[in-house]
Amino acid sequence: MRHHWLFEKGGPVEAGTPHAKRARVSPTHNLESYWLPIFMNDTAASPLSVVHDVSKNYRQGNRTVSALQNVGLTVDSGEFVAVMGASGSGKSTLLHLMSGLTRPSSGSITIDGQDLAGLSDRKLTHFRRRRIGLIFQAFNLIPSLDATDNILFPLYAAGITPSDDGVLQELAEQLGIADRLSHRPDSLSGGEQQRVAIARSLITHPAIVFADEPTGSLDSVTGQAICELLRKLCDQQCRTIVMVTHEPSVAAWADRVVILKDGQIIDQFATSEHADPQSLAAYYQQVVGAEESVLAETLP
Ligand SMILES: Nc1ncnc2c1ncn2[C@@H]1O[C@H](COP(=O)(O)OP(=O)(O)OP(=O)(O)O)[C@@H](O)[C@H]1O
Repeated sequence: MRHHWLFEKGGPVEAGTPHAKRARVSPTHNLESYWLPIFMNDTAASPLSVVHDVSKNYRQGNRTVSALQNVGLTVDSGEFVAVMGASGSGKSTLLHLMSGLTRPSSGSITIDGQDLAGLSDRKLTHFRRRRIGLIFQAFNLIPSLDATDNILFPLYAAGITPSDDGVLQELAEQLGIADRLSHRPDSLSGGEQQRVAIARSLITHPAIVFADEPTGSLDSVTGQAICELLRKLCDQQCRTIVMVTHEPSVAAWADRVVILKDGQIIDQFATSEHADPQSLAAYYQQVVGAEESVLAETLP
């Protein structure tokens, strides 16, 4: 289904724009040799994550907040999904549930064939560390560690001894940070810090990567570069990414947009249905009927 979306409009596209995502770039030799085994495992468009009838309630003092109600969502292997919605609509809650950081009040979540409810807290932590990559708005790097140790940190946390420096080096080259590996976060730009965080999210070869507002702390040019990078990870390495964002210009890089409102999915559509991010923004505005001025932010 995803490939159908990518190719249905065809035609030449401008490099470095969301619409360049439909121009599939051939993997470089190095990239191919490093990622091929993973790529081959993940090529089939099969469900990688299934959210079934999930609800989440929080206690706030003596009242209960219903953050999500009966949400269903399937993410295919190799798909890039953007989750949008107004503040408080439940985006982060959905991401936290899908990534096993919190548990649903009801319903089930499966990642890579594993029903998360069937795991004890200890086993869920173990599964999360090995099979799930996380990218945050604030990068969440450890200030006292250089980029190399920040990237390798999930391996240490999962009890895995890094065996091959070449893997780190190649990942760093693909992410454009090969010459920054000895630097600590405070001597890296915001975009470089996020690239280090992306490398960290990939170092365990996770089944799926969740990104919570990955461009939220970056200027728009750097943010678009990070989006382009995430797009390439899907196109060239068949990574599966679920990203929360407020910004239509960021969501436009995904294959599919899911819109949440008041804890429910009210719409989802292929980004290929929209000719450009402005059209996507206008549609989003129409669907959510939001007071927030998304159009004002996006339109020239
Ligand atoms: N830990 C918590 N305890 C109590 N209520 C919570 C908690 N986390 C979220 N909520 C509530 O659940 C609802 C959904 O919150 P959530 O953070 O998922 O929304 P969001 O769409 O990600 O918002 P934003 O874009 O502002 O981050 C909100 O009403 C929020 O106040």
